[in-house]
Amino acid sequence: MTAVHTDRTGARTDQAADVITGARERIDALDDRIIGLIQERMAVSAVIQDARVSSGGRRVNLAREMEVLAHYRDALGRPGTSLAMTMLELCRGRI
Ligand SMILES: C=C(O[C@@H]1C=C(C(=O)O)C=C[C@H]1O)C(=O)O
Repeated sequence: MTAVHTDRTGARTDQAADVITGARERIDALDDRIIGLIQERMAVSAVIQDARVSSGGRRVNLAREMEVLAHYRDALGRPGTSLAMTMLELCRGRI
């Protein structure tokens, strides 16, 4: 690869391109696992919501959602809150 060439990785050397390609494969595998875990979480959350609604309760429980948001914020900082809000929307729909 010449000094000015950039491929899909944006790297300027073959060595950097190899590092990036390998690391991207790991990221793709991690994303597959994360998506699988989110889908599993959605299914478990649905069990809880269905049980509550069937019992005459409400689908959403805001006190519990505050705990979930705090858990993510404590672990990941402020962006963790945004991530948790998106995940809650995936699990119980929009409110
Ligand atoms: C799963 C629940 O029901 C809803 C979904 C939640 C979730 O996906 O984490 C949290 C609170 C509720 O709004 C629960 O009450 O635990």
